[in-house]
Amino acid sequence: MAANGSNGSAKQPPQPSPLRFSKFFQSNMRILVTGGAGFIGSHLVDRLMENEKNEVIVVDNFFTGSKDNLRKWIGHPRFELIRHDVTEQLLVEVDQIYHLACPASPIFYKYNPVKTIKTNVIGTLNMLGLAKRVGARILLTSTSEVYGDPLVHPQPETYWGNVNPIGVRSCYDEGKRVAETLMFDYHRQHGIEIRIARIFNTYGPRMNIDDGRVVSNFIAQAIRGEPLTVQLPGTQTRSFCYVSDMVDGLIRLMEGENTGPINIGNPGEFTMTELAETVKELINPEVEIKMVENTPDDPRQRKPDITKAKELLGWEPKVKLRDGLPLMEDDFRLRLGVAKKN
Ligand SMILES: NC(=O)c1ccc[n+]([C@@H]2O[C@H](COP(=O)([O-])OP(=O)(O)OC[C@H]3O[C@@H](n4cnc5c(N)ncnc54)[C@H](O)[C@@H]3O)[C@@H](O)[C@H]2O)c1
Ligand SMILES: O=C(O)[C@H]1O[C@H](OP(=O)(O)OP(=O)(O)OC[C@H]2O[C@@H](n3ccc(=O)[nH]c3=O)[C@H](O)[C@@H]2O)[C@H](O)[C@@H](O)[C@@H]1O
Repeated sequence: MAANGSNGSAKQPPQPSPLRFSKFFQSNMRILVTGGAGFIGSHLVDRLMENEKNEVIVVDNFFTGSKDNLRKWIGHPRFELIRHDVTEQLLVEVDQIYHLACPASPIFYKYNPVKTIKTNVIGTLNMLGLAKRVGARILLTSTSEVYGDPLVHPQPETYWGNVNPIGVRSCYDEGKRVAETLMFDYHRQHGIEIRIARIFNTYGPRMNIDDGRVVSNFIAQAIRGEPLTVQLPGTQTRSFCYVSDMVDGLIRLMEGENTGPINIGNPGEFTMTELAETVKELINPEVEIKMVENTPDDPRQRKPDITKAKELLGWEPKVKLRDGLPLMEDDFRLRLGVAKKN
């Protein structure tokens, strides 16, 4: 039974399929990744597929993800891709579920807020129902946005947050908070083995080029020679984690004995003006930095307290922002067809 302080489960987990313990299935972990065609999901799939004992099933509705992110695995005998919306019931036989399906960029999650809520609430309910039926362990990718516009800095997992329940970001923030609640209720009521990661801003190759998130925006703008759009006031902070570190943290959480929630993020904190200056210096010193209007309820500061991840998972990020940005630049240049000037 996973360790979890005061929130311990009342029940033993449901029995997994007897086949999991048979000779054949011991050498084959069947892993479902929802949202596996997206940015973090596709990197997670790459890492899971490296282990020859894993069979990976991705379900995705391709709202923000793409088959292209998974092209090297399509047709592989240990890989399966299903077009499916997690708001609908799913019947598959699996041992682990990484539940990532949900648009992550504010532009996309605000595009159809009711659908975003349904994805977080009904989608998580469906995946928990699946976990219960087949006795699978399930990991939810929650978010630092559960802390809202935090009044405690940096944010530890014990902080309950400062979230606007009726704002334009609420479909995502409150949706993820309900998803966390559902995870713990299924854990206490039905003994489901749960894991919750609170992910802080993550960046890296394969982010959508016109995604709207700040790192992808600035890199695409710098490569195209367009002004870097810093949203006012520019003093708001974020802490950016490179995607390979994130995937490492998620797998450690899944494989470990703790339910979480556990913050996974890089504590290096930057203002948006500092980020723009860094991108300008590294990618295109000629580009202009332009201040533009912001959107409502933008959190003013964000930095993870990762004490728990260090102690319980033996995890901390390795890639510094200045090392991660050039890796992302290479991928964006390739996709935009703009070579680096010598
Ligand atoms: N990237 C970050 O900085 C960050 C930070 C905090 C939390 N997260 C969480 O991590 C997860 C992955 O984020 P990402 O950055 O890879 O985003 P992404 O948008 O690239 O990936 C999300 C994937 O989910 C799919 N999807 C969306 N709604 C779906 C539905 N109803 N049914 C099936 N598939 C659906 C999308 O098509 C996409 O492939 C999300 O749950 C997000 O909330 C990400
Ligand atoms: O890490 C998290 O928990 C959350 O972080 C992001 O949400 P946000 O931090 O608002 O992400 P961005 O849209 O990248 O914005 C970051 C900051 O950059 C600013 N920004 C954004 C875009 C831009 O062109 N310029 C700019 O200055 C925004 O005002 C904001 O202050 C993600 O997109 C969420 O999915 C995720 O859950």
